[in-house]
Amino acid sequence: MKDPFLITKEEVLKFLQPVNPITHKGLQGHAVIIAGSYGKVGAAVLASKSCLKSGCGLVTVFVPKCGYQILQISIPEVMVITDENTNFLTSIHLPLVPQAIGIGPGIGVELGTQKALFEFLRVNKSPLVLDADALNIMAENLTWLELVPENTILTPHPKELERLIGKWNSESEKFQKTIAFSEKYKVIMVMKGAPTYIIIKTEIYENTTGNAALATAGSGDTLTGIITGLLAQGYEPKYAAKLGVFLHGLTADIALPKTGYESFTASTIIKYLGKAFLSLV
Ligand SMILES: NC(=O)C1=CN([C@@H]2O[C@H](COP(=O)(O)OP(=O)(O)OC[C@H]3O[C@@H](n4cnc5c(N)ncnc54)[C@H](OP(=O)(O)O)[C@@H]3O)[C@@H](O)[C@H]2O)[C@@H](O)CC1
Ligand SMILES: Nc1ncnc2c1ncn2[C@@H]1O[C@H](COP(=O)(O)OP(=O)(O)O)[C@@H](O)[C@H]1O
Ligand SMILES: [Mg+2]
Repeated sequence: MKDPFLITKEEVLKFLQPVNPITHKGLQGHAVIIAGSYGKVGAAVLASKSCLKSGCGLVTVFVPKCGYQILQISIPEVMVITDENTNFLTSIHLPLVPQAIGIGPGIGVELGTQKALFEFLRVNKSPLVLDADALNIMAENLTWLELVPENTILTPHPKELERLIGKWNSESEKFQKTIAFSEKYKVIMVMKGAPTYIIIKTEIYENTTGNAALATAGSGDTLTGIITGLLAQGYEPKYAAKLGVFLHGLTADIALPKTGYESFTASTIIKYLGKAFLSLV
């Protein structure tokens, strides 16, 4: 296994995009977050809020009907489109072509949702982030990965990774299998953990930010939102993935002295995103 490249502040500053003073929301990218099901609408809230707070100009969330009021009340800045079904997604139709889409947090694995995911992948051309239940569904249908745009970003935690690539007997075998997966399907693998690694074909990148405060419900949902927001702003997928994991971890490093490990939640990640961006410039 090759030595990993470290994702450091110095590294991300090489590709961090400056803010254009005469930009407007239409130029800042329109992202769509497809997330949530009954009891897991919170995943859609966390992902779409962090997407917006990563600098994206417009964010639309696609949720089952049960998520409508929750989203509109908890994040007025986000636009909401609902599925025809009440509790889980069954038919994903978007009245726009966004600059990036993040799909999966909290969507569940109902048969109707599986079919909706397949139909969505068949028609979608926008840059994509696949997380959580989108990965769990794809793990049972690996040929669907042939439908996704090249350099689609997958963000599995260790269990989701195992569902995708199968069991491993050693760390080095885990990397070998993930590299082979990235090469075969031409996708970027964000192997979440402590630390998080990003695999782009044979290249391995190791993140240098983050701590155990991130071991909290919804932490990954916010990462999906951040990476999707960066993609929508025009970052190439490899840079969106690297900057996303770096900023996500940085929120925990900055917040830790104020919150401690215990009271840090996924909402704290969102709260500290601004400070993480500011610490880069
Ligand atoms: N507020 C909301 O709406 C929220 C909604 N959410 C949504 O819920 C859905 C289910 O997601 P999920 O990840 O909880 O379930 P699942 O895929 O079965 O994985 C769990 C198992 O994986 C393992 N594991 C995980 N991390 C690991 C690690 N670092 N290192 C090692 N192992 C690790 C661990 O396995 P164990 O060690 O117990 O064998 C654990 O039991 C999904 O759609 C998500 O978006 C959540 O985001 C929460 C907030
Ligand atoms: N001990 C830890 N140190 C650093 N990062 C961690 C640690 N535990 C979890 N994380 C990070 O938190 C996130 C958890 O994602 P995930 O398991 O998908 O959460 P959820 O599905 O609840 O949103 C990942 O980005 C992971 O790297
Ligand atoms: Mg997750």
